[in-house]
Amino acid sequence: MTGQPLAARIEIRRAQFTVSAAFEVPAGECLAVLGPNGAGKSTLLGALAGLIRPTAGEIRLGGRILDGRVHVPPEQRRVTLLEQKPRLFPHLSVVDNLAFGPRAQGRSRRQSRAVAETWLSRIGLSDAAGWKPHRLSGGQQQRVAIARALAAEPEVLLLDEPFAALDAASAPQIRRMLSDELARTRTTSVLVTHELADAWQWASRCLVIESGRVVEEATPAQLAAAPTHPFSAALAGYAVVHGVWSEGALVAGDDVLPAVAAHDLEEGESVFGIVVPHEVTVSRTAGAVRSRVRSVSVHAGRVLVESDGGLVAQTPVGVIPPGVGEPAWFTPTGMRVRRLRAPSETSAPGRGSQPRPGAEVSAGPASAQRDGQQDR
Ligand SMILES: Nc1ncnc2c1ncn2[C@@H]1O[C@H](COP(=O)(O)OP(=O)(O)OP(=O)(O)O)[C@@H](O)[C@H]1O
Repeated sequence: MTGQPLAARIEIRRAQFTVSAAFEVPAGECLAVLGPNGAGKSTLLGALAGLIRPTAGEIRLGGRILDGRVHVPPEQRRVTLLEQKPRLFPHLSVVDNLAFGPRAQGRSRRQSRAVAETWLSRIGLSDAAGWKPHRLSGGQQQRVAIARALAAEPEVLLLDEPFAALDAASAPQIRRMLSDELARTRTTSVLVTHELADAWQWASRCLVIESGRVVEEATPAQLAAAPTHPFSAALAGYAVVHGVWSEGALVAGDDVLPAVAAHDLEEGESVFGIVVPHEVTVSRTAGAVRSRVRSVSVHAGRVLVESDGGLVAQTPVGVIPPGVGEPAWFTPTGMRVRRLRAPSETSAPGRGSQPRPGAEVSAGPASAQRDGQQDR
């Protein structure tokens, strides 16, 4: 089964909360949706699945309109939602769970059973065909849930943190299985995740959402190399410092941090700075920011020292770092600073114009606007 291109420009209004987003996912590719808790990620997936009706705008799948002038109900969309919990039908056997999708699509009982058995063998659970789901482990249940989702041959698979409830032992195997199957079936997918590493492994593009708005759209590599939003920067492992731009430095409270502006900034503007540990030095005697050591840790042979203010320094090999609770000076040497944009002036595609019911989805990917907007 080959997936279809998915395009959406929608607004979903809920009690005291509105999600608006516009994006396109080419056929067979994956879009990662990232954002803090409560940002609206699941709401967006719910709309794509047809469970929540958008208040305005349009969702298109291939040549079909799913929402806009019409509302296609969930069971007729060929869009499947896979959540953290497997949600298998408890009263059906494992093989009948897998046969459910093909059967619902009108395949004969025998054909559906054959599809189900092929999937069972693919996920290594042929011996459990007649079992009820409760006899399976959590990881096995999630494997069946993935197989059940794909056995229905969806044109789009929506993945809402599908690995979050898995234990460390079964997660890598299930990630690999899902990744292999999505590639094999060329299914278009949308993955909600909190991990940039997942986005990097799966997705060709990322949408970062905060408070119901798209604040950044980029490839995983762009997000890691040059994030334009504090949340994206934190996801990518940068220390993020908020402050104002003054006389060529980032001023955060009483601290004046040496920094380089990533684009033109005005005096007194609200900004955020990003820096990685190897661009921060720590000293007992002198530096830019006096703080206290919150934690000391070792990652891949590198000693990382975190300040109370959130700066993380990497100490040179052979140097004994200040201990936890001790005062120390932290100096960022490679801090890059960007303007802090209000949510209303973010790179959300379509900003400035509210989507109308039945409005056309724009032809060009929202990402085309990225380079022009990020350095305003
Ligand atoms: N059924 C509902 N009715 C009204 N508001 C809701 C409903 N469900 C969620 N919300 C609100 O919508 C907002 C977005 O919730 P949503 O679950 O989409 O966020 P999320 O980004 O998926 O969060 P998380 O990462 O915690 O799962 C929240 O403020 C939430 O309180």
